[in-house]
Amino acid sequence: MSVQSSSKPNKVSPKNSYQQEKIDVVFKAIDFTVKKKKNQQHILRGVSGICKNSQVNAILGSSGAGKTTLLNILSQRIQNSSTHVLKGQILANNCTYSADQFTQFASYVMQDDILLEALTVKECFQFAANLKTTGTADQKSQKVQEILKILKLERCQNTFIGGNFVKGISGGEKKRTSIGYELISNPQCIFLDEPTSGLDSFTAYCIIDLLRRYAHDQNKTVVFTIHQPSSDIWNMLDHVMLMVEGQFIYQGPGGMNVVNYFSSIGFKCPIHSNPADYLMSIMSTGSETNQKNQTIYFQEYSKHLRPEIERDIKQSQQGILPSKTVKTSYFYQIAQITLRQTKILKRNPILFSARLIQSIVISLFIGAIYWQIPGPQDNPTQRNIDDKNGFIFFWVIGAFMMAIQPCVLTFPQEKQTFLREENSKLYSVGPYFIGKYIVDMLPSAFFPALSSLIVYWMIGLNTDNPGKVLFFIFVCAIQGLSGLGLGYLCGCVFQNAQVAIAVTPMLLVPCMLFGGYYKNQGDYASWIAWIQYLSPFKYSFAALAQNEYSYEGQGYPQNPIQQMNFNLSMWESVGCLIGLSFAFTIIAFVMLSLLKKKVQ
Ligand SMILES: Nc1ncnc2c1ncn2[C@@H]1O[C@H](COP(=O)(O)OP(=O)(O)OP(=O)(O)O)[C@@H](O)[C@H]1O
Repeated sequence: MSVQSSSKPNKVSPKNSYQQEKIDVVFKAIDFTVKKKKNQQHILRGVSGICKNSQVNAILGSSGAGKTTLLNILSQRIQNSSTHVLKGQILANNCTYSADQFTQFASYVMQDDILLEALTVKECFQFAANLKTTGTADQKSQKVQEILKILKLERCQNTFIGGNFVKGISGGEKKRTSIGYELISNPQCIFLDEPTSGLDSFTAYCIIDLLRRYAHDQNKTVVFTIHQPSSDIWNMLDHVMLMVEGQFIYQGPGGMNVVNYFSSIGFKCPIHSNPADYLMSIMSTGSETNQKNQTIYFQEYSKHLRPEIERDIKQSQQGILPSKTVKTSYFYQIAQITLRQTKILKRNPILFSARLIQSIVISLFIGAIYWQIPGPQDNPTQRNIDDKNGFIFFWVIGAFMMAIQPCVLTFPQEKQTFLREENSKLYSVGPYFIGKYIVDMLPSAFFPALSSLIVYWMIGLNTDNPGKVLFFIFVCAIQGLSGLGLGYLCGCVFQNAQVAIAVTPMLLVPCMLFGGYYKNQGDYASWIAWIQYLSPFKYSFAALAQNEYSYEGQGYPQNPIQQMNFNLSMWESVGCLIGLSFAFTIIAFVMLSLLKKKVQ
């Protein structure tokens, strides 16, 4: 038996009943194994249970017991694959549900706060409200205000979330923002992976209290994993699931019920001890005594608690699954993403102000180094031509780096937000990619163009006609876009910025060597010459050199174009550069589409 997918059509509620539906999430005989190269790890061993509506359901256990795995399975973030063997059945109100259906009645809050650092708390909520809720703009803004108030985030609503590049709100505020981001759509169920980790005890208490009120006052199903709750938090847990090595040792009502149960099987919690601490100590797999006692826990659970849970499962809420009522158009999604990316661009110094300064300073510096290289009218020597070639090749590398660098630095991180939001069905990959590209292409093309404009007359490049200048600027802008395309590709392929930064130069070195400057294009060995066609530098260098050295009147006596053996004309080179830039961008899009399937 494998985990049931929604092969039979589920009953779907009418739209207006979305808010009223109570949902019990039931899981039966969940067994999960990860196959590794040489062995396999049995993570969950046929566990069954129930997460009840209108209650706070907490999963506790020793480290590595399988809590997060269970939460991920319930939220359909783990599926069967060649390495993941998942068996059992997951039901919501006795209906099977797919990952897509999960997002229609539930939300998932990850352990890490994956938020965009350059947005304020309010902007973050507003974005979610715009894409996740219905109603007029005023109603959406009101919803945002309500959530800010409930989460006590009004004071910092206009502060940036913050991160590596921007200073921002505190850890507790970040956690509340992550929760608020999911609460905005008012889901019937909310799953949270360690919502209190890394927080002080009071902030942790406030968060659990908020979730408890959400469950009790609005009949919601709240499910979370938690490590070492304080005694105050412990008393707020309505339904507790204790897990050791992929099996339950307790499942049932929280508070004193758990303490009494363990006393009844011979494990008495010392007076004045926090019950959660005591239970964590007997669940820990580190001690030999605990390992021996595990047999008792499992036997007693099977004898006393499993029948009760099976009865609860039989009596669980039956009914219909709510259907999603909010579906925004592609155009609206693109507009929202474009607006958000514009804010990020303006506020992240790496993306805008640093690049502006860098463009101006580098242009002036390079202009001073290559100041007024003699042209055809000044009896140029071969050395002058070599200098000019050096400048052109350096310049196309610079235009490329100006675009790829910020992208490689920021995209791997931003990608995590994309994966989370796409998984919550806020938008699709296409609108996200288009919206992001629209915003990113402007600086990627603009800064190389601006630098080129500054440097052109300083170097003394070809001013035979205005077309020469425009062509130079145009090619540098396209070169910037090809850098952006490759930056997206590296950002998609590599997990984090550090890896991307380390690997990108390794990709660029062959591109440079086959760019036609360090070695003449006619001199590559035939078995390896094909690499030159993957090099954006080859095309941009060929285009700019031919633009520079072709004169209407008297040209260079040495005929540099012939010397360099270009095998493509000026416009053919531009065509290939545009094609390569498109190819990088489209491959990046395909990679991102494939990547979204790997959110777990
Ligand atoms: N996709 C996977 N591939 C390999 N091993 C995995 C995978 N998912 C989980 N595991 C392993 O399964 C075990 C349970 O992991 P899980 O994250 O569910 O534990 P946990 O109870 O949440 O632990 P903690 O409290 O320390 O976060 C761990 O040993 C983990 O290494």
